[in-house]
Amino acid sequence: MDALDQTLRSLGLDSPMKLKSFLDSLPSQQTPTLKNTNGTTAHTKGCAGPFSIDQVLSVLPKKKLTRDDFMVGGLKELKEQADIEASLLPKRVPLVNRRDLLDTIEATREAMSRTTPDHRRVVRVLVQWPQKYSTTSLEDLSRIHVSDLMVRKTHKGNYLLCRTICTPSFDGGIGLLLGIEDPNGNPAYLKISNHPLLFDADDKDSRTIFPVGIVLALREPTYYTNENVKDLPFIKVESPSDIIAADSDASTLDGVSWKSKLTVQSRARTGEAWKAEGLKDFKASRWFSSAVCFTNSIKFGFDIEVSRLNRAEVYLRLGWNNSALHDAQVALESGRLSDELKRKANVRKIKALYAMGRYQEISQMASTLENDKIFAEWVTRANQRIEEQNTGNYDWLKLHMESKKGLYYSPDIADFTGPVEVKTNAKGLRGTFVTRDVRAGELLMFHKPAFSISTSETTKANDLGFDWINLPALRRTNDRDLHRLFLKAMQRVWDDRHLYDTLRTLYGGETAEEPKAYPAPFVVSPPLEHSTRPIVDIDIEYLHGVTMFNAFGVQDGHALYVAPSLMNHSCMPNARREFIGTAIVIRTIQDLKKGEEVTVSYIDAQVSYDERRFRLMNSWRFNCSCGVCEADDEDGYEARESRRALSKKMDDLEERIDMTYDPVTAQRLAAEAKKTIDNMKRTYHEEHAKKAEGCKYELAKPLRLLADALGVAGRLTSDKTLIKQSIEAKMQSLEVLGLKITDKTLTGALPKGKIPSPVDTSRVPQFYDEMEVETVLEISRFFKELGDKKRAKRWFKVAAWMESVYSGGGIEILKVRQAPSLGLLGLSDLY
Ligand SMILES: C[S@@+](CC[C@H](N)C(=O)[O-])C[C@H]1O[C@@H](n2cnc3c(N)ncnc32)[C@H](O)[C@@H]1O
Repeated sequence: MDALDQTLRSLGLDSPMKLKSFLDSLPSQQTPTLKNTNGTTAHTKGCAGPFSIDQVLSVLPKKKLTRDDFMVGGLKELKEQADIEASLLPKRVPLVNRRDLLDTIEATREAMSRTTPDHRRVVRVLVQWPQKYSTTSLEDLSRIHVSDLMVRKTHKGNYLLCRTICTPSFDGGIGLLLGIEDPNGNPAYLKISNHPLLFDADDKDSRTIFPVGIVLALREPTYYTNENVKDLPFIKVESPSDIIAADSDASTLDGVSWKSKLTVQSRARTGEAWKAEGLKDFKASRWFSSAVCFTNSIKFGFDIEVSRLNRAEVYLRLGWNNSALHDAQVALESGRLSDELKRKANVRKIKALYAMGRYQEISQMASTLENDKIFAEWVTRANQRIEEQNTGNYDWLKLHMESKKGLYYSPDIADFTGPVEVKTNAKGLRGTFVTRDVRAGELLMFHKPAFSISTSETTKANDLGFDWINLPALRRTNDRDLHRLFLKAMQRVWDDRHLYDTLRTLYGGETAEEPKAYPAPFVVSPPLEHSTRPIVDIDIEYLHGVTMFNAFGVQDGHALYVAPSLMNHSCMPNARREFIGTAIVIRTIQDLKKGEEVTVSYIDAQVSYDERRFRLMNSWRFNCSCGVCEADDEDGYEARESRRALSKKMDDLEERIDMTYDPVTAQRLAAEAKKTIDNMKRTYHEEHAKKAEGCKYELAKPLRLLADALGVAGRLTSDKTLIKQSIEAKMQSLEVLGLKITDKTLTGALPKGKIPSPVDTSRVPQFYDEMEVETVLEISRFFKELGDKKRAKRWFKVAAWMESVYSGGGIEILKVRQAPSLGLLGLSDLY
């Protein structure tokens, strides 16, 4: 660490904050460079900010990086501080002054309301060490009072009964800040973090959810002192499932009398008024508080069926499908619905089942539904989904075309999982394996996200900037979108025990508990008893970890997928991920034998070894030991450094080659490129190709540039030799990405009749960005220009084969995805 500190300092990354801002600018989720069907590059976070990865790499120590190297940005200090805190004995502190507390909360609200979107509040979400959340039911806990609280203590076996004494404020320090009192009238601060209403709710929602006077039971509360203001102790609730809002008739309130006088501020006092408030919130897209209002109108017994149906609709918006289904079902079973309401209830029931992927149940409902166009449409859709689930057949062309229409496209598909299973590999690492021999291009998975967020989706007033620190996982990030994804996870598990159990099977970081066995047995969740109370006890630390280690960057957003998260990384992967809107497609890019592990690349593996290991350790805390990494490692640091310098030199040539229209300059640049490439080749040791199965990724781009320069010179002078040299360089650029070319001939007669492909079709090049298929198309074009139509056709077929391995489609998809190149290259007579 000292060596790292020193070297970074010499670069100007002299303060932890500067380095932190650099580290934060790196991708913290799986963001490979992806070419979307519309030709744009899917969300890839480069190194924004003042430092380039080159700068940092050039000063990183030559040793392999370890987790400790990433305890920067104050993380180490925070961890030390937390450890000291944890080692100190709990102590009693004076009670807080009620007037001071009310003033402080009011001042916080004031300060918060002054911030504008341009001046984002920085919210520090700090998961403390050690993490707490309660799993004991209220009935098994005994009541304590504020005067019993001791700081630095989690009050195991106890709950604190309290009520709020002022409206909550969003708090720059944590999330939500409330003032509470116990029945004796003793006040305390209550801080609530990680609450799903932080996702898209604002002050108005928070006042509905935590109105003044609402009685709360806080399970096994923890009392802290404030880091900065030592005499300001507060109860901190990390997991909102620890808060139980007590109904006024709850048994917890038996015999409770409140010493202080408090006017309970309720938005409404009658069922009718609650329903009206619910509708108002619904119209304003305030789903959470709208749900609370309808719950209250149901409790008051007002227009119960309609209130239930309204709540079902709100629950659908919140993704609380279990509870939406339950509400619709209960309303239907009441026998009191008019025909129109019955129709509405059935539509909501179908929508809930559909959102949960329970297509079979919709299909089974068909006979019970009256003849109605809408029902018929839903049943048809459900039957299509069942067909997809069973066969893995999709209309790929339609999907690719639709995904071009706009950002954040969510395809209407059923998830498909192909011939794979989850097992532990020989190194003891859990991963995904094929259950039979598969061919390159086979579909392994096509999945919608379990949940996702759109980056451009605007939040309401509570648009938090933040510094997200998870001490147990030793991770720190200021990626607000990742935090929003996490809050979305909170929102989704609120009502879905099966999703929660499933997320607990995913990897949550080294310091989190072991993941549970995958897959989690299916359980039907009970419905929410109250909208403010989740049906599961939420392990916040685990959910943080799952989000941090498994989130994917997708076009215009972030997403979390379940089965696709169980694949390990390799820099020479045998499968590839692609996104169609928010859905993920995983296909093999090589033939695989039954029992082989499926690997994907988490990063753009064409970058240098040192950059790869930096990114993998920074984001996922592991060192890759694939063949390419081993071979690159054995080349030695000096060789890799000179390779990196040479490849930079080639980058500098790129613009000049692109801008060249005269043959003499083009030939000169080609000679320069060739010399640099020869020098680069010398940086690989003899055994490299064997270990890395021919892969020398960093040579791919330089070889393409050389081919471009030769191609320009050849075409401008009609020099066939130069064109052939260009074809050779293009072929080599594919070979260093793993393609095996079996026929490299440039001239001569080809045998008559059906001739085999000039490439080994058990494996496509390792990566698919704009260039691989295009390079093959260019080879085809050059053969055509040389008058060799047979070879041109043959290589065109290679391009079509490659594209179908990558995308699962035939020539029609090639035409969509390679439209720009096909147009430019004039190859239309070949297909
Ligand atoms: C998205 S998970 C992959 C599945 C994971 N192995 C599991 O059991 O859930 C990512 C984590 O898997 C581990 N991992 C993935 N690829 C690895 C590799 N090539 N070598 C070592 N660990 C790897 C790392 O701990 C990483 O943070």
